[in-house]
Amino acid sequence: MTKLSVNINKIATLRNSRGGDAPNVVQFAKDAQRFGAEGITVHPRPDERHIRYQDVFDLKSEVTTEFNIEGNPIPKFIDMVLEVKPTQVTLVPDAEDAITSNAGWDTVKHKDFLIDVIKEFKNNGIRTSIFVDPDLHQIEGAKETGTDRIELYTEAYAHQFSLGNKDGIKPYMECAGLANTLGLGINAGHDLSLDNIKYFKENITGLLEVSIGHALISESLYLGAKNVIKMYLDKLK
Ligand SMILES: CC(=O)[C@@H](O)[C@H](O)COP(=O)(O)O
Ligand SMILES: NCC(=O)COP(=O)(O)O
Repeated sequence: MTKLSVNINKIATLRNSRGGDAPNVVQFAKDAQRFGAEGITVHPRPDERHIRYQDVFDLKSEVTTEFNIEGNPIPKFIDMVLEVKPTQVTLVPDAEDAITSNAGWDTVKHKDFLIDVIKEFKNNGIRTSIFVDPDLHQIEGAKETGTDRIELYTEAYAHQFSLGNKDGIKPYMECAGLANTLGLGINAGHDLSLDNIKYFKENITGLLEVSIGHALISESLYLGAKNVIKMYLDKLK
């Protein structure tokens, strides 16, 4: 079974554009769960341009499904995750000025750093996942860090799919095969959408969770969040 975790960053982006509290991020998370979302994902960035650290604290008691906090493990982020104690932390190597995530970890180069950070989270009962490109060396490196899961960075797949090239799935299938052999859990995310999710799910064995934000919120403008979440759940069956 593949769980749908709804990334609510874009709800915060919309709220912040006006300076008030509409739409309310906590209310949207509650409604998304009521509509069937099996997890809520947030990705606070250092500039807090969308989800703010305070939002993450406010969401703590309202997320009754799986709470997934993503981000670059700078000291402030580590402290916040240890205090909130979500179900899962996903480590993403974001540059401070990145518009959105644009690369996975170099798990070989940063092995020692990742081992230390992952150990701390796991000692506190928080499941770990690390964001990686679909590259076999990076999957092998991820195994060495002690992480529970990887999150496959799906931007390249989504781009190729939009061009009509279904072979873009191949590196992901190979990486998933290796991850399954190594005993690493598999998550995926970035630019997944109603168009491309079904083919991804059908071809990736052992896909545990997808986190979807930008497309899901965009699609909801036309179809409504309740309908869209149901459509994703149907495609992930
Ligand atoms: C790791 C990942 O792919 C997502 O968290 C994505 O980067 C969303 O972040 P933004 O909402 O800042 O684009
Ligand atoms: N981890 C990926 C995520 O949370 C959502 O990414 P996107 O759907 O906003 O591209």
